[in-house]
Amino acid sequence: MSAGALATAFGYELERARSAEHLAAITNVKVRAAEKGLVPYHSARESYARVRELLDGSIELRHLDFSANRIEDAKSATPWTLTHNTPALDAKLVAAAIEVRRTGYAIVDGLVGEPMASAIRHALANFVDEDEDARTFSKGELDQSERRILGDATVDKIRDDTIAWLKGDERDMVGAFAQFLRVTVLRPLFSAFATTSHGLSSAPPLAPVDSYVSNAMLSVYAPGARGFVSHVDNCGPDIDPRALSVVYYPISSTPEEGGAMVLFPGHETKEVRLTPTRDRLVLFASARVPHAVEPRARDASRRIAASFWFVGQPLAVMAAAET
Ligand SMILES: O=C(O)CCC(=O)C(=O)O
Ligand SMILES: [Fe+2]
Repeated sequence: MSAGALATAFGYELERARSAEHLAAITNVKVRAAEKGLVPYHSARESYARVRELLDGSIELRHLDFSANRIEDAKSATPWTLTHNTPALDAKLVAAAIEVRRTGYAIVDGLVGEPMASAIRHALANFVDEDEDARTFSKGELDQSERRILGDATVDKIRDDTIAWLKGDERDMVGAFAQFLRVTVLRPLFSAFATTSHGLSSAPPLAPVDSYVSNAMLSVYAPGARGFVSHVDNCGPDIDPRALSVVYYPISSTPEEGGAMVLFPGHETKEVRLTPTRDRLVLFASARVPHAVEPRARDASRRIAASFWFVGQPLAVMAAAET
């Protein structure tokens, strides 16, 4: 049974609980299942919080301690702790949202910090080792719709990665990492973009956490890969709801290894070259910032990145409005 189906089954049971004891018991089993990676952590956390409020101390629930301080090494980092919002993480993301509003893009270094970053790097690298040749990975494709290519339009429209879509129920830390991108990263961004929004519409620019059905994309560029031609992620407001692109890099590269992502936040006037850097998150307005991946050197290691797209209204950017 998939994690999603199991979470639905728990929801069904919780709705029909006949007594407070029953409610507590189901909640405890659901939390246990989440700790084992069987149901999405965020779903278990939400029901835990709601049930605890309902019971109001009348029955003790399983004791939970999300304290990030207790994670001392990569081994003690669990999927459950990865998907926990901390004030430090939220502060970095709120600052990034303000920066995206100002310039169109933002860079967050040391996103989750050690040892969590190690745990993610190991999990993603193992996943790629085991599954890169399997059916989960396929060749990345350019969108069918016309992309706004910068520079010489006669240059080959290249995209040379292999990709896997992460659903959130993959074993180990991989599924939790997808949930982390989709839910934990969105929570502070959602409020930050809603409060920094000065548009005419009163609707928050990003869709809320529970509206995401799309998945995180894991992409791998092999040594010698030719990169990804400059493009804009959002192919047009009528057909593409993507508002904010986020890319996480689990592994660092040297500049000589190639594979930098180049952002063009001012289109032809500004170029930002970003070498993949461990535990770095790059965020940019999907409809406004063209970007490319440069070719990877033949003697380089493979390049791994994970992308997620938050949907919503096209984000207004102060700097872009001036150009
Ligand atoms: O991997 C990266 O750095 C960016 C990838 C990208 O632009 C995309 O997949 O749309
Ligand atoms: Fe892109």
